[in-house]
Amino acid sequence: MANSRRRHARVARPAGTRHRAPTRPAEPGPVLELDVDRIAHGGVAVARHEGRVVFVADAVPGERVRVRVTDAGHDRFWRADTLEVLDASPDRREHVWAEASVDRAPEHRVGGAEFGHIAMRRQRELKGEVLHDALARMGGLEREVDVRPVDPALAPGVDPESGTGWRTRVRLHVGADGTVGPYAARSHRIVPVSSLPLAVAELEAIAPIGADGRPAGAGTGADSGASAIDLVAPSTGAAELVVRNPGDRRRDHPPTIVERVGERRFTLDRGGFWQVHRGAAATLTRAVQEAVDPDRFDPEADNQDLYGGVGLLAAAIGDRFGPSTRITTVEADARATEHAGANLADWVGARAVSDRVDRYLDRLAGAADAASRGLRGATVVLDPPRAGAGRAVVDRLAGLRPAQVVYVACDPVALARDVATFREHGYELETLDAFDLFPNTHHVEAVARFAAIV
Ligand SMILES: C[S@@+](CC[C@H](N)C(=O)[O-])C[C@H]1O[C@@H](n2cnc3c(N)ncnc32)[C@H](O)[C@@H]1O
Repeated sequence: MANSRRRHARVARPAGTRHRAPTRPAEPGPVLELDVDRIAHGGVAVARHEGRVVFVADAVPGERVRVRVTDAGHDRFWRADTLEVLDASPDRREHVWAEASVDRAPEHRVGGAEFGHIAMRRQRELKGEVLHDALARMGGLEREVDVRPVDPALAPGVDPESGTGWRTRVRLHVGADGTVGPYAARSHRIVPVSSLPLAVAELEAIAPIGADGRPAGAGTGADSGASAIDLVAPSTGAAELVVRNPGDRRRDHPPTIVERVGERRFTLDRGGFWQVHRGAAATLTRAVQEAVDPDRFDPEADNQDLYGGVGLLAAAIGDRFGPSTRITTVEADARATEHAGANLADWVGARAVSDRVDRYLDRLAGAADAASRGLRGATVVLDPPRAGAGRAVVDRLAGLRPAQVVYVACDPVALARDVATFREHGYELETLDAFDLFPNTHHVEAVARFAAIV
């Protein structure tokens, strides 16, 4: 290890040019020098100190770093911030967002770009390692996972080399003193910024940030009691800036936008859910189409798109298997369901239902009788929020015995936990693909296929 560290230091930067951060004032935790050996879920690296695990922010596996402990409140692990990189990994690079760099004091580092100091290839390897470890630990499976970059043809304007220019949604927070910016890492402290490198160019252009990080642009709401500013860049139409006030109520008819994926158009509320990376919707459309096993697909079965949003993945299935395919898209948000119904209206076999997935599956189970096939023979697309589907949903779904489930997951640990539950029900993980839909962050998107083997 000592040799490899020395080699890293030589390759990474000339002698005497260490990354330095100003010492953090009045922090309670001790300062330690640690060797970091691997990455953990959540984008932090893992080191050990006197037998205890220390989760270290802003380090790269293989490095020796000086850290300050920020949270010593747990018996089994501590948390720490990197203050100085003593022996740099060859995978360390200049941070893509200067305001998130280890050169700044930890409390002034902006959040949301916790891998921005790591070479792109290595970021993807680390995400693959996290998926592999989660599946091994919680899912009982050994799988090597190759995390793929977004195909540049699906994401015009995004820079694949630096992993910048991809975010089509950004929330900036507004402080009581008018400060505008993202939150600092792991906190609700607002950090003024002079750039938003992860955002698409249209959003950087309208963002109310000044060259000195102070609010810029009249009428942004930064001086009028606003609590947040949302920046939205749909794939059709102009980018928009939306000021949020603390008392804002949800409107009956909020403004809508139109997103385009290939030849298809999807209308949704301007503040509604849509995949954030410029190329994500097209990437997932293709990935879901490829993940479905055509030999197990029955267009007449009661196919499902659960957690369907405005119908993106139901459309992916319809476009692959034809407009007479039957599919029901199920979504808890009534407005999104309304849009899904309209977005899929040209397709006779599609319907949109507004319900919670667990309740909907209970109703299906209740209705299944000798005259109904239930979900037998069906293909189910499952795209839950970050927490995953969870046992309650997987138990119900597997009990209805669909032929195959294509699971779109944005959290490796939630996926691994649900893998274990599917396996208890006799469903095996057949295929697993992963995509770097969140470059320069620790997040990764996976698309898995399960099929009933017993
Ligand atoms: C990750 S998004 C996926 C949306 C859609 N598949 C897409 O790719 O655009 C998850 C969706 O699940 C919805 N949702 C969250 N909890 C739900 C629940 N318990 N039942 C049904 N839908 C839910 C959210 O409103 C959101 O639209």
